[in-house]
Amino acid sequence: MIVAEIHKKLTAGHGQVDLQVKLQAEKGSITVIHGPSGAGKTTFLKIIAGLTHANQGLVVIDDQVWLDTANGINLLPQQRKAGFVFQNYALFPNMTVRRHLEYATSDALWITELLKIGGLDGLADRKPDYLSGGQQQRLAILRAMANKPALLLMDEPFSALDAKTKAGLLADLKQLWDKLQTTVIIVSHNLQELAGIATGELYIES
Ligand SMILES: Nc1ncnc2c1ncn2[C@@H]1O[C@H](COP(=O)(O)OP(=O)(O)OP(=O)(O)O)[C@@H](O)[C@H]1O
Repeated sequence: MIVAEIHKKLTAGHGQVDLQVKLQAEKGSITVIHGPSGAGKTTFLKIIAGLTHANQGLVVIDDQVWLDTANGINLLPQQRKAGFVFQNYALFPNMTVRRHLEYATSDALWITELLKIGGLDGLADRKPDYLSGGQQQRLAILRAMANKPALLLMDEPFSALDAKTKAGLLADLKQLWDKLQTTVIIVSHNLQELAGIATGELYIES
């Protein structure tokens, strides 16, 4: 179960705007967040992960309080351990595909399974510069899953993938999320790509 209620003052081009978002979702659910560009979708994910400050906020995951501004609670990102797929992937240029995963988990069998799910098993010794955009994006997704996070936050995670690759990957990820009971929040401009997979949606207005 996740409860996230946040308020943040955003600096938009013409001054300040208030971002106010409330989300409540069951454990193992898959929520799609959509809304216009600049509305604050990325900011909302970053506040949940502890990467951005909120003016007011309550974030509770599986009964663990990550943020409660009213009571002065604000866990560090490394204490929250949310999986995060960034829009720009945020890969390490000097690490191979395999090292990216080893950085997050020491379970060799699990790494092998992840590489297979992402179709990167033949590319494990490559560094990001030698991967296509879609391969880099898949690595970012695998890395975010590597420590089996209770909460997975994904920011436009499928934007670089063709329809067929995306469908195959999503089917495998869905199985994994069900098995691990991962709670997933996905920012996506394309609601259709998640039809049949998403269990809920949230619209963030600008
Ligand atoms: N730390 C911050 N403090 C205040 N305002 C911010 C901060 N980070 C971003 N903003 C502003 O908040 C607004 C929302 O940005 P954000 O990246 O969250 O939007 P988004 O909905 O994810 O957009 P897109 O769909 O284009 O990626 C922008 O106007 C941005 O300038």
